[in-house]
Amino acid sequence: MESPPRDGQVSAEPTGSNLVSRACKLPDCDPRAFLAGRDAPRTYWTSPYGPEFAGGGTAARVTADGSDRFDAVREAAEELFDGHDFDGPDQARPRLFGGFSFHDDHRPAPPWLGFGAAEFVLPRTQLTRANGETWLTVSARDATPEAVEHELTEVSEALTSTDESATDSRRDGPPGVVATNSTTTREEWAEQVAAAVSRIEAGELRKVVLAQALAVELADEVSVPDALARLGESYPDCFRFCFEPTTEAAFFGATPERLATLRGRTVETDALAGSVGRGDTPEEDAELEASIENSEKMAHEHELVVETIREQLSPIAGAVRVADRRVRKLATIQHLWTPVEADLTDDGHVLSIVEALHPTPAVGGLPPEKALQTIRETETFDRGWYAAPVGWFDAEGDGTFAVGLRSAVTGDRSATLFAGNGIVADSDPDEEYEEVQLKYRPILDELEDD
Ligand SMILES: C=C(O[C@@H]1C=C(C(=O)O)C=C[C@H]1O)C(=O)O
Repeated sequence: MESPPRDGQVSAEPTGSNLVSRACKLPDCDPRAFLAGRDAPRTYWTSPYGPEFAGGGTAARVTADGSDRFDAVREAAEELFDGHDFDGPDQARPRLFGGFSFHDDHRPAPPWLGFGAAEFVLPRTQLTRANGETWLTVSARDATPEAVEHELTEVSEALTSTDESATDSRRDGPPGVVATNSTTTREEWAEQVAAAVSRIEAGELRKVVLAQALAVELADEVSVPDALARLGESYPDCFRFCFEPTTEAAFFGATPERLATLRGRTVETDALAGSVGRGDTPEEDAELEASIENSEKMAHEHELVVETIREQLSPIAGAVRVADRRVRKLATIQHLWTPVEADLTDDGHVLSIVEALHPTPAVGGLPPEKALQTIRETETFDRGWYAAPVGWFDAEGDGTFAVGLRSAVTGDRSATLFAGNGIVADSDPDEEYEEVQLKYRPILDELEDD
């Protein structure tokens, strides 16, 4: 049953469901080798707290655009999962993996070829590592249960054969950087920050997050599976992701910021704003930590995020629990961090929470509309999926989304990196510039030769 296309959006392939999924347990299988052995479309997702997924191929695809894109994806997914024939354990259930663009009127153009305003894939083969077990799930909409079971046996045999596991040991190093080209010079940045501060002083704005992009020419192509594996070693506390809808481009990164997890009726989210570097010695590191803990400017910038999240959740949640503010230390940067939890008053869908929260003032600003307008008028590049929701959800509407930061979109021998910082009334352009450069580090370190 095809649902009629609605204004400004396309509800793609899933129209009526004959989705069949089967799962089997595997001996441990390295997701890096699983990905390395496949062509696009490929998907990777892991949270520091829970399952790790790698996906190859497409059993179903859901896309949408326009301001109604969150609802459109949810409705198309409900249709897809309606009558879903799945035989396997809960942890191996198939999910839709993907994300949204930062702005809702996004159109895919280089470097964002293949990345629509909302783009999700239910992988043909999904590898799930959870609770010390590895599962393989095969899904199809064009095959009988017997054919899916047959494919499952074939893929699992190939994955456990010596040939495929032998690729485990072959790892590519960083591709090497030939040249970098920033969208924004230090002088241009100073002008942009000064203009934003004037708007804040005029009372039009309270905070805006301005970003830059860095185009990087590479000596070779990036092996994204290898880069993700290395990021896992340097940033074990981050959400790592890769979405590669076509061979044209892959968006990948290691972000510290959870946008929303929904499990049953419990929502978890993060307020993460306020940044400083790491020290070279424990003493210097402690000094830097104290500098953000005691800074009034950082506290203000951070509290705007906490208060907005509380307001955004209160219409749908009975209780919003805001934990004490703390400092989150990553390998190259430290942030002020306040974890937030809420209980929904009714059954909900993670996409509704994502829609309510995106963009938080950690990546947009306040008031939201004025901040978005300032971002559009100021930035000279396309944010694409940078700073936007990326993650997964399931048939029940449970799932996890993170904010697509510390990230790059890559294709051929090039990569475009993105990084931004919150601007408030007493922002110093030079300090803000340095913080932005720190936020390129996680990805730049994975691209540069040692
Ligand atoms: C915008 C970015 O980071 C966001 C902005 C922060 C800040 O202004 O201090 C801190 C963490 C993130 O919420 C980025 O990494 O590009």
